Amino acid sequence: MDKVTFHDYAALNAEERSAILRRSEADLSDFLEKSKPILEAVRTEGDEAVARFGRDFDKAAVTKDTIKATAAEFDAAFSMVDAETIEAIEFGIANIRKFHEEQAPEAMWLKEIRPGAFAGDRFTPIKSVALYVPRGKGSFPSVTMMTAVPAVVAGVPELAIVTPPAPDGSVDAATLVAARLAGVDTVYKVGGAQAVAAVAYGTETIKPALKIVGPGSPWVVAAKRLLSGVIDTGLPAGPSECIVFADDTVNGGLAALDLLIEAEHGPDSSAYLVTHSRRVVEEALAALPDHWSRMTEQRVAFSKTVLTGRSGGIVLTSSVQESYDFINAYAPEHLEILSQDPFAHLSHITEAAEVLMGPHTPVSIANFCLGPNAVLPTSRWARTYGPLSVTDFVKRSSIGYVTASAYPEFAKYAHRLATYEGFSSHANAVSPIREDYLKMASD
Ligand SMILES: NC(=O)c1ccc[n+]([C@@H]2O[C@H](COP(=O)([O-])OP(=O)(O)OC[C@H]3O[C@@H](n4cnc5c(N)ncnc54)[C@H](O)[C@@H]3O)[C@@H](O)[C@H]2O)c1
Ligand SMILES: N[C@H](CO)Cc1c[nH]c[nH+]1
Ligand SMILES: [Zn+2]
Repeated sequence: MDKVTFHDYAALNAEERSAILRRSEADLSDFLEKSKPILEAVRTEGDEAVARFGRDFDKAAVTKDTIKATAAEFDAAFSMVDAETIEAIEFGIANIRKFHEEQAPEAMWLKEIRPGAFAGDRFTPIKSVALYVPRGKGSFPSVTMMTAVPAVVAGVPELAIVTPPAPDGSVDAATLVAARLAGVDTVYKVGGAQAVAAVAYGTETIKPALKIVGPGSPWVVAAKRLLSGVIDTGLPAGPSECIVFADDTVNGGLAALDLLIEAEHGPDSSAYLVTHSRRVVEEALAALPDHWSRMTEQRVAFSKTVLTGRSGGIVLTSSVQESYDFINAYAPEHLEILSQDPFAHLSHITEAAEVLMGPHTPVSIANFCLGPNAVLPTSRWARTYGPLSVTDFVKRSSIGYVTASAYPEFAKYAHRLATYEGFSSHANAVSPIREDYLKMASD
């Protein structure tokens, strides 16, 4: 059997421990270098470059005139996707919408900070956002749902999906179905670095957007990084990753089953089983061949690359506390807590973008249809970013309102601080000069 990477955590030195934390995204230098001319070509040549890169990188029959999916293509998609898949998309959208409606902030709040002085926040939709839906090592109607639903709940008026075309020049049919059912009717057939450039700069066909969200391959991650001064690139979401944490109350075969979920995304994914139970490790190793025998050849190859390489495998700790410490240091995108009592572990884990509780909540359910967003920060960004949410599609303005009765006290203190900081106009604006003008207005 292929040798699954195994770490006896207590025996590792500091350097070996930090090597396990490393993700494939850590070194993007090659992608950054190769993306630069792609971005520049899209900026200067527009649609011409978009179509050319579609032919070069996606081997797709796309021309300048077919970059935008037509209404007829949307209609046709509904007859191409089977009824059960459409029903699953509807089920997912309903749950994702419910979750994000609950999450949406109040349009405005205003509180009396001092008698007669009010302050709060107002949230308004971002005017235009592009949604990146990957298509390379899979097609992703689920990413369409996860990006489109919160954007629609937030009320973004201009939404467009960018997604790589298939060799026949088509958009994945289920992606079109999910887009329309979620409320997005603009889809451009462009992927990779060129998609990020197209929505950052705009082309003859593609409208520029203020922000782009959505996960992608290192090409997408690299382009976002290079264009972060031109377009808001949102939370960093690269190759999928997961920790399956198991205590000694579950079967290791179940842990192995779930370990393969995110390990099968691609050779650049990361996936670890973390446990302090040697029994769980032995059961997991024994179960893997059986699980592999039920997977497609491509997914077996991807997951074997991950689990036998440097970004996946098994971490055996010496205690449950050591498992918590490793998980918090790793800061995974997805974390499963496989335990009969998952809530006993929850408070010990603070650095994970998504925590899925107990043996009935595998990553697959959350990836597709539970409700919380499955577009999540990768590469340890869970230490500062959260999942994609409605708040990614709105911006916040502060609102302040000082009444005449509250003004004198605020003016006194503002004047003092303005004087200290050396800003004479700031001070004048809250001096008796203002009161003279206010009197004139009311005379
Ligand atoms: N973090 C999340 O929330 C999340 C969710 C879903 C998927 N993902 C991840 O997103 C990624 C999707 O990757 P993917 O490859 O399937 O789709 P993708 O659409 O991100 O990348 C494919 C595109 O990359 C470009 N490309 C490929 N080879 C190229 C080359 N040699 N030169 C220039 N450009 C090239 C092409 O334009 C192609 O269309 C996976 O790593 C998956 O794990 C992450
Ligand atoms: N695992 C991805 C997020 O990291 C989401 C997804 C969609 N389809 C399959 N998986
Ligand atoms: Zn997944």
